[in-house]
Amino acid sequence: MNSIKVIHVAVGVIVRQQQILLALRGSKQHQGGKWEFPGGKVEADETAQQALIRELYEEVAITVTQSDSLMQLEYAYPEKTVLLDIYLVTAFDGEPHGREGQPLRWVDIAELDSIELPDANQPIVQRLQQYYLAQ
Ligand SMILES: Nc1nc2c([nH]c(=O)n2[C@@H]2O[C@H](COP(=O)(O)OP(=O)(O)OP(=O)(O)O)[C@@H](O)[C@H]2O)c(=O)[nH]1
Ligand SMILES: [Mg+2]
Repeated sequence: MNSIKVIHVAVGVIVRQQQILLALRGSKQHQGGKWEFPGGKVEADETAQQALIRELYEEVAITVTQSDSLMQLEYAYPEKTVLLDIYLVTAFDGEPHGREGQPLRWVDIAELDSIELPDANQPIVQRLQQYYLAQ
């Protein structure tokens, strides 16, 4: 039944010099017009980390060389429930660009809480700001 299906999503928090890469979701997509961490749905034949690597290559043209699990988050939107498998990407090859025409931007971690992200993402921002700005 649709109502109980949870969509498993691999999400990459790409970090470089205290900044995070964000991509703008298309206005017609779910949570459209908001800035997301690049990523996408985990397919049936892959692990979340494999999906992460595939999606980041497809969406922003980078080859991930180091990624570590940061947190998992389940969030119920009115129309669907997502399980976000969030990875910290700390090393990659290539210079990111939006392969699907989507605008990209690098944002200071301290500024993340002032940007409109998907509703599910707030705990990720909290965690990142604690992790990086606490020192
Ligand atoms: N990529 C990404 N998806 C997120 C984030 N936060 C969040 O709630 N989601 C939700 O996760 C779901 C799946 O992500 P997606 O639309 O990127 O999936 P995908 O790349 O496989 O795209 P497609 O199947 O629409 O072509 C969407 O409903 C989206 O709203 C985020 O930070 N990044
Ligand atoms: Mg995607």
